[in-house]
Amino acid sequence: MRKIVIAGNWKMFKTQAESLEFLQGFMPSLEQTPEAREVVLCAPFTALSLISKNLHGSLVQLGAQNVHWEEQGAYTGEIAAPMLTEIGVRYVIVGHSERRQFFGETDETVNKRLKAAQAHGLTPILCVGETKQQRDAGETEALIAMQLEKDLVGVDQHNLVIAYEPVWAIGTGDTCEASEANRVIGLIRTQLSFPDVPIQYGGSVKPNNIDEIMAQAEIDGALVGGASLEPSSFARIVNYQ
Ligand SMILES: O=C[C@H](O)COP(=O)(O)O
Repeated sequence: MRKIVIAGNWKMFKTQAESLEFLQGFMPSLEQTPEAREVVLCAPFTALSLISKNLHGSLVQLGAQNVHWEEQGAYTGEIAAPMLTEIGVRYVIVGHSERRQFFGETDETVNKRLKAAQAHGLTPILCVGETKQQRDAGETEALIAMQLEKDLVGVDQHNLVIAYEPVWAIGTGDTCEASEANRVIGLIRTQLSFPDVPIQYGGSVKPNNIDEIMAQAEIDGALVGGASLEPSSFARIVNYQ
């Protein structure tokens, strides 16, 4: 059976004080969460250590939003895998469209980050997905196939989560139809050598659409941006029906 992974991606939001406030509101709601559901908080680097100390053995796993492929070195502004694992980080988002769009992330650097993460025991959440322009041009399937082909060279698919995030649905409220997300995720699965890789949907996941999204046969979780910032909203999502 495939694992269910619901991850919150806080992006560049929340100070340490705001992170603690979130935990106070959010943690009690986990009493209703089935143990088989993996809940991940991908917080900014500055909040990770503090969150780690305040998880108190809960089932919540800690995630980062980027990782460099070298163990150390002169790479100003980057973060190394041992720095993350030392403070209890288990997951790391790699290749988010915001990294690809604003910070020059390429499939080649994505591939290096994935392999480095795995080499240090981190589980990468690889993001793939098409822009509006690519979708309108009928290029969705080919684009995703190419991303997967390049990103996954030499990557161990037994320690991997994939997030299908149509770029046009991110932060726009313009959610991809659940059935369409299910179709694309099904196609992604056909390209994998290990079919049980959990594949999430991401892009305007909200309390009012999570039930329909998670009812789809191919969808194994969600990567949640805006709606993961507020405790009751993220609680509703992780406790989907
Ligand atoms: O990583 C999360 C995605 O970019 C989705 O963000 P969103 O839920 O705010 O649309």
